[in-house]
Amino acid sequence: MRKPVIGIIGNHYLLNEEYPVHVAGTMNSAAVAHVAGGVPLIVPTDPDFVQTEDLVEICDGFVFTGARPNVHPEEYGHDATEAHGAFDRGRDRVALPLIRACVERGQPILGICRGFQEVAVAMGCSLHPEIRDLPGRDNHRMPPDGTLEEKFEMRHIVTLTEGGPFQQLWGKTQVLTNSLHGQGILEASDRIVVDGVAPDGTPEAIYVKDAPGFTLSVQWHPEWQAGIDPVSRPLFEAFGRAAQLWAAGCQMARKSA
Ligand SMILES: N[C@@H](CCC(=O)NCCCC(=O)O)C(=O)O
Repeated sequence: MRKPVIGIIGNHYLLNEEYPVHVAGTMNSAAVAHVAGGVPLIVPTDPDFVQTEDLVEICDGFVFTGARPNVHPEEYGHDATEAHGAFDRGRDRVALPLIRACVERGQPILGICRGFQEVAVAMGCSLHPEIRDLPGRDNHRMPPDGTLEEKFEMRHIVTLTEGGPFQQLWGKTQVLTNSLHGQGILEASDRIVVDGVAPDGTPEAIYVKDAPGFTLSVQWHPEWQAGIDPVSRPLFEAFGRAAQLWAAGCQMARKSA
């Protein structure tokens, strides 16, 4: 049985502020290869290079990764303001239709931070550009300075819905997570189930209601120390099992064709 091929959604970036590249954090590839048991493939985020109908046939599942640029607010009917910061429209145009196709097909997806926000927007949610400005909310952004360990350190509890898929995955109703985001879900659509929240009420764990496949997505960064963290490891393992099942189903379909 071959390993599942996992598309890792990249980001458009200018190397040395002049050389266009498509990049993805190595931690994502490591978590896919060493914890989920998949073959990581970085997907260039430019709709001129890749199309949904090809990607869903080539990959068995997808990780929608974190990124500093934000989903463009016109994707959820809001006007862009200075608070929305930088955008990556190529990634918007690859990721959002790909998420919708995977949800419909039952193909496994795992959203992380920006990827969590993409899953939410693809399913009809809106975002707030700076949630710490909302009444009663905390600052969820990563520390502006310091080491990677300090930026990814555990920052808050996430309380999970009793009996929900996240609570069943970890066997508890509270987990400790890091936090490196400024945006967050403002209005959840009826397609999204908010299954975990931070102490200030910020949505932190979601899945797509009645979706046939794996759609667990988290606002924090489980790729950080995914091999040893007691919350991250089971999440990537569960995603890997779902992708392996998808790959097996594809192989059986080819054999019976
Ligand atoms: N841009 C979004 C998502 C944040 C995110 O994915 N952070 C990971 C990258 C951290 C960094 O390089 O800033 C938001 O701000 O909510």
